[in-house]
Parts: sequence; C-alpha cells; structure tokens
Amino acid sequence: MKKLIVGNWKMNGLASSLAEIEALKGLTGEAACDIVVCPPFTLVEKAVERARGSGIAIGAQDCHAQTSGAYTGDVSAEMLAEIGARFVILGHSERRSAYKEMDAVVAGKAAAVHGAGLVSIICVGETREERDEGRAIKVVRAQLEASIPNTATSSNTTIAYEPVWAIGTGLVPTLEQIEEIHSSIRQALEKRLGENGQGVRILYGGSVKASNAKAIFGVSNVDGALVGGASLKASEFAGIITAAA
Ligand SMILES: O=C(CO)COP(=O)(O)O
Repeated sequence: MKKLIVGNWKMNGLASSLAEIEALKGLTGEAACDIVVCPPFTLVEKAVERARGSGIAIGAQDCHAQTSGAYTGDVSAEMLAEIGARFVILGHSERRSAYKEMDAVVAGKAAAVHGAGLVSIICVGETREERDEGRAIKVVRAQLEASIPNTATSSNTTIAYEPVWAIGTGLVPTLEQIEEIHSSIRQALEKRLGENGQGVRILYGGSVKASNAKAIFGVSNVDGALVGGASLKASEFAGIITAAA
C-alpha cells in the first residue's frame, strides 16, 4: 500500500506560509507516497491553487455534519469540496477535548465528508491515564467502532492513531506499542468492512519527525503519518516524506 503523509497545520499559518507548499513541491518532486497538507480553513482555497500540478493534495481540519443551515461559524464538507479540498481530518483529540466532540458527532461528520466525495481522516487515541490503566486498546477500539459511519469504504476512509500523550510532547510510544494498536485497528476494520478493511490506511500521529519517521514506517500496519509541528517547515516535512518513500 502506498504510504500517506498528512500535515496538520492546526491553527497556524497566514498567507505567507503558503511558501512552504511551494518549497515542498520542489523538495518532494515525484514522491513515492501520497502527500496531503491541511492548513486552516482560511488558506484551503489558496493552498489548492499553490499545490496545483503537484502531487500534493489539500485537506481541512474539521467540518459540520450538515450540508447547510443555521450553524454559525461552521463550514460544510460540500463547501470544502467546492474549493478543491480532498481530505478532512475529523475527531482530532484537540477537538474531542476542547468541544466535547463525541464519537457519534465524528461519525456524522465523516458521513457528510463521504457524501461530498471527500476522504475522511478519523482520529482515535488514548490518554496517558487510559494507557497507564491498561485500557489503550479498549478505548481506541470503542472510539473507532462508534466514529466510523456506514458510508465508510477503503477509498473514502483513513484512520489516524494519535495517542493524546504523544501529541506535541516529543514523547513517542515504543514501536511495539504502535504495532499493537495498529494491528488491533486493522482487525477492527476487517471486522467492520470485511476484505475492504485491508485497504484502509492507518496513520500514526504524535511527535513524528524526520529523525524517527523511518523506524515508525517500518512497523507493520503503519501506512503513513499524521504530522503536526514537523509539517510546518517544508524541509522537515520533506524529510518525513523521504523516509516513507
Ligand atoms: O496532532 C498531531 C497531528 O494531528 C500531532 O502533532 P505533533 O506532530 O505536533 O505531535
């Protein structure tokens, strides 16, 4: 399976940051993996223009479950599709914790993303406390089962395993811990989608850098990465992309 490397810019970036996409084009050329950059909403349309003609696809970091209506401040999947986004990150732990975004809400958003013809990147992951209590697999499986809508297929769904305690901390699970969770996610996907579950890419996210990417990509059932901080600078992000190739 071709690896997928996704950069999540989070709430970072003004128009001047689009130069990083330009630089990334030059650094990655004909990369042997799929590349996605997810800037804030305000830059999605401009990022699509900048990435045109390259192998870089553009995504967003959230959307609403409805196509339109009285939802002040929200953006629909259809709106994102119209401006050229192709992926949407959903259920990121920063949203799950800040907005009490529950699994059912994530599933509703994912169904909307699929309805708009886009690919959902559904995030799951345990907290430090849940891991210390030996509940990591149980928590991740429960999130997964309730966050994937019935519209999911291997071509419109990607899963990102992001242990909350590894995000932005410089801490990374051991390769054995990553393998354990990713193989459990694979089993859950096969149970849910049958053979198609084998075609869903499972990304690892949490303190991925150019220096640790190669080892992480060597773990079975790791089909790419969801990268935060290290995706903001093209040179560092390109190092991760090279490690995946
Ligand atoms: O949350 C993340 C990506 O969605 C990971 O962030 P960091 O790579 O900065 O740890």
